[in-house]
Amino acid sequence: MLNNARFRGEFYDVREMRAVELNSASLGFSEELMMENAGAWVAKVARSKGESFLILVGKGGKGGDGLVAARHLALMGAEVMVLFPYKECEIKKETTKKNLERAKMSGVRFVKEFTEADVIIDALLGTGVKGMPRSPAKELIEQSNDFNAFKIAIDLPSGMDPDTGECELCFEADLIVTMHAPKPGLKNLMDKVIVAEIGIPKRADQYLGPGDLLLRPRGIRKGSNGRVAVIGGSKRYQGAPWISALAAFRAGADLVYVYTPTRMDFPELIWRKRTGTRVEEMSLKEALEKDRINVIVVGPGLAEEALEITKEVLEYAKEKDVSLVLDADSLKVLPEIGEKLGWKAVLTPHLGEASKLLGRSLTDSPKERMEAAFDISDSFEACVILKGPIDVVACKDKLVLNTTGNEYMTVGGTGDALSGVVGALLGRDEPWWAAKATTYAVGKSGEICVEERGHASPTCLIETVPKVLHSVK
Ligand SMILES: NC(=O)C1=CN([C@@H]2O[C@H](COP(=O)(O)OP(=O)(O)OC[C@H]3O[C@@H](n4cnc5c(N)ncnc54)[C@H](OP(=O)(O)O)[C@@H]3O)[C@@H](O)[C@H]2O)[C@H](O)CC1
Ligand SMILES: [K+]
Repeated sequence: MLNNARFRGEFYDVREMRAVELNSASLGFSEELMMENAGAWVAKVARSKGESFLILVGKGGKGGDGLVAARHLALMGAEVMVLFPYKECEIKKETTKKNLERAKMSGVRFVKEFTEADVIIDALLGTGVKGMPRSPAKELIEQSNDFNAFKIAIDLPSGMDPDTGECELCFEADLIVTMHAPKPGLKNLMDKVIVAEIGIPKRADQYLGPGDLLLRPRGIRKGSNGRVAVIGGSKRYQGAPWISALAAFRAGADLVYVYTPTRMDFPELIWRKRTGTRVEEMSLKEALEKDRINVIVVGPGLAEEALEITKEVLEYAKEKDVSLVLDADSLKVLPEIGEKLGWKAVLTPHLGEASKLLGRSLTDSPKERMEAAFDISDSFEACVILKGPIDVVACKDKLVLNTTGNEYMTVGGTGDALSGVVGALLGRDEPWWAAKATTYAVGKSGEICVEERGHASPTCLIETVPKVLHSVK
């Protein structure tokens, strides 16, 4: 699995692409640099296809790529015409504006209507497209499709939905030069696709960064951001589920229930006294149903009751549309239950728990840890946060590493806080994004806590995570 896997998977949807762009920007790689590379690539590929070029330019980033390509093609001695059917003041992107000015200084001819050429380059609608092409892009796509020329699309054919490939009216490309990684919509067109490296550093793909905090916006209805139940605690370990629950609440869950034997006073949280698998006067399943729980965090501090409770939770999850976080003691009993989790769960093992999950010993070597994370994800059909000095997040064919955090986060309760945050984020997003954002944010919070207070206690993490989650929109 590890050998042929790409970090973050083979195809990048619009959100993943945006995450990687933001991560690059945070590493000092500007959009202007990427756009220059993108356009230069297109020009190089296009140059051999003809002597005259008509470039259809939109007002977004893809239009910018087209303008760079126009400039380079003109400098290479080709006859270049640009059709920009908008007003200059409609351009929102600074980099696209700059490249319009630069194209004007580079021997490019600006035309007012569709003009004959050997090659048509589509620089109209890219990953910023919303819905069916509207005028004037619509007419230009239609005219191109009726015209006999060699047709090149930048990034993806205009009109296509980048994530689904849906296409009522699309630019009919002979060749597609896609930026950095193919988009899911191109899956069935891969024989026409060239992937252009536009200068995004490997680190932006391989490691989590601020772009991985691009969660779905919060829902406006109460409950749409998660009704979380934390099931944990025992006579011996009373605090763990409360830390997890408080973390879930502060990370944005709408309602958080704690099903645990011992009460602690947190007015934000709702306590349900649990004795074994009984919750107040109900069975566990009845309680979950009654509280209309849609995310379950199970494991923290469960001790000897873990097997029975985890079994019941998994049974419940099979019947109902709930997301799961399995942590601590629930991870220890998972191999014995031997259940696949159907891609709606996040597992949060450290190395020791990972080794138990796989039934083999593991060392700290990065390669082995990446393999282990993939293997756990495969065998349990779940996303995995393998915690450690370098965390590994793996989910089906996707994997990414994380270096945020520090040695102060070895204190008790750190893992409980993390599982609670995952729970909260599962309330509003899919496991891959919940796992990525949590891993980055909890580590980053640890760094901020040590900087500001000299420690990274769970309480400090719980206070700081919301701020980090908020830092990117
Ligand atoms: N991936 C990278 O690292 C880089 C990619 N680049 C290129 O940039 C585009 C994405 O740029 P973006 O500005 O986000 O989006 P578009 O170029 O697709 O432009 C969107 C504009 O089109 C308008 N729009 C949206 N939907 C429609 C529609 N259905 N019909 C007509 N017009 C539409 C929209 O205008 P609004 O006023 O409606 O908001 C936008 O102005 C990416 O695909 C790459 O090609 C860069 O090179 C940087 C690096
Ligand atoms: K870490």
